[in-house]
Amino acid sequence: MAKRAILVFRFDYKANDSSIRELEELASAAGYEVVGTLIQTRVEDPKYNIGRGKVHELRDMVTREKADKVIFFNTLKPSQTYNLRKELGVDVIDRYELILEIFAQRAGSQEAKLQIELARLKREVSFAREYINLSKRGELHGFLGGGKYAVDAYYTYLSNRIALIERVLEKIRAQKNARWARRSEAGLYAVSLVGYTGAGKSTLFQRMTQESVYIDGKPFATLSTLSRRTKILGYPVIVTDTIGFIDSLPEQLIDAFYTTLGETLLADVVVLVVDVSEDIGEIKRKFNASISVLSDLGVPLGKVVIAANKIDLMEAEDIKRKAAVLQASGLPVVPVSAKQGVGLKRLSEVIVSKFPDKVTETLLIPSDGGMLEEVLTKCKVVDISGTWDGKIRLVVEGRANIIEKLKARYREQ
Ligand SMILES: Nc1nc2c(ncn2[C@@H]2O[C@H](COP(=O)(O)OP(=O)(O)OP(=O)(O)O)[C@@H](O)[C@H]2O)c(=O)[nH]1
Ligand SMILES: [Mg+2]
Repeated sequence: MAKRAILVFRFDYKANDSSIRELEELASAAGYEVVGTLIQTRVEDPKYNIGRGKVHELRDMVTREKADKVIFFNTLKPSQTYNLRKELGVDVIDRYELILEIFAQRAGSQEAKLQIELARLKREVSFAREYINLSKRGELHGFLGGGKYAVDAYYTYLSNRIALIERVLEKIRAQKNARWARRSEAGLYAVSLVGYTGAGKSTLFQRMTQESVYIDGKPFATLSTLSRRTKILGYPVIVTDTIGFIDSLPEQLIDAFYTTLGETLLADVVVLVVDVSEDIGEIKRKFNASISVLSDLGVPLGKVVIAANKIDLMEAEDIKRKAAVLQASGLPVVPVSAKQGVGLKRLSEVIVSKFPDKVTETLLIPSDGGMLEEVLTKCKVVDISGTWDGKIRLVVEGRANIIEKLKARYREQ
């Protein structure tokens, strides 16, 4: 049976509907049934985050609705969590921990599991720092037994464990990077699919690679990057599916997860998938959040193509209007339906038009010895014909450095 949760929002000025909707989606993605929502507009109360009067209201709601858990939209200090748990008699978590719960439920790869542990530990460290400060000021009020020495020992343990995990992750990433380098050595162009969670990246990835991947309607279906070889309009490419973006992701999570997006930097073309079936306000909010992640990662906007996805759910007029909104960013926009395979040819053309260092060359190769196969895996063959002396003449297109190497071996004499 689903656990029953109450959501709590404290806004400094005024309530924000999309924050409310997003926390609801996250809670249901983590498997909670939302049985109540409490909203307050006020400045932060140091002891409970929300005001004391609201805490009483919340306690009554917990009893009435038989809730198992209270989930705060706001980031809670450890002392606030402690005070709230004591006051409410049920578990209290915040948005950060909720996201970690989802990640933990979905982590398949060793890399994702380690990233989650790293994010947990980093948060624990910031808590341990607060404990240390409180204990120095003599304000611990018993919410961590054992006192200052225990906290110090714990802090040391955390630091060592973090260092260990970072080393292991470093190794895993070095292997991934080496694999990546080998592939680009082989002449493959790299295309990364990025975008807000739920935009349809994995669905598009599946379309482009014929590879079945985990897809569902809930946030963070994909947690670690996945790369596959395929061809786009004849060009050999490596396509990468990535973790979804989300608004105001806590810093420690960015550290732990967005490093997996590092490969995006190496990509030749970045396809930003946007769900345009939503209303314009949401489209803009998620688009801006995505652009800001890309610029944090250092991805040049010149590499970016927008795939305006889910047009199968929309009227023609609506598609035009929303495409125009995205076009205002100056980036190329291609309307698509990843689900139904609409618009993919146009998308492919725009992607290919952005491939750097593209050259065309004529090669003359012997018709035996498997050379044709090698050439086919490294570049696009535009034209093929035989010669009077039994060789094969190929007109090829591909990355300059690769073509140069092939040319040195198979130049038309
Ligand atoms: N109608 C419609 N639904 C789509 C389309 N593309 C994806 N979806 C649906 O949108 C939901 C999310 O799709 P995913 O491909 O998992 O999205 P994602 O961007 O990989 O999501 P994360 O991995 O969570 O970041 C699923 O329910 C898909 O079936 C589309 O073109 N049309
Ligand atoms: Mg996905």
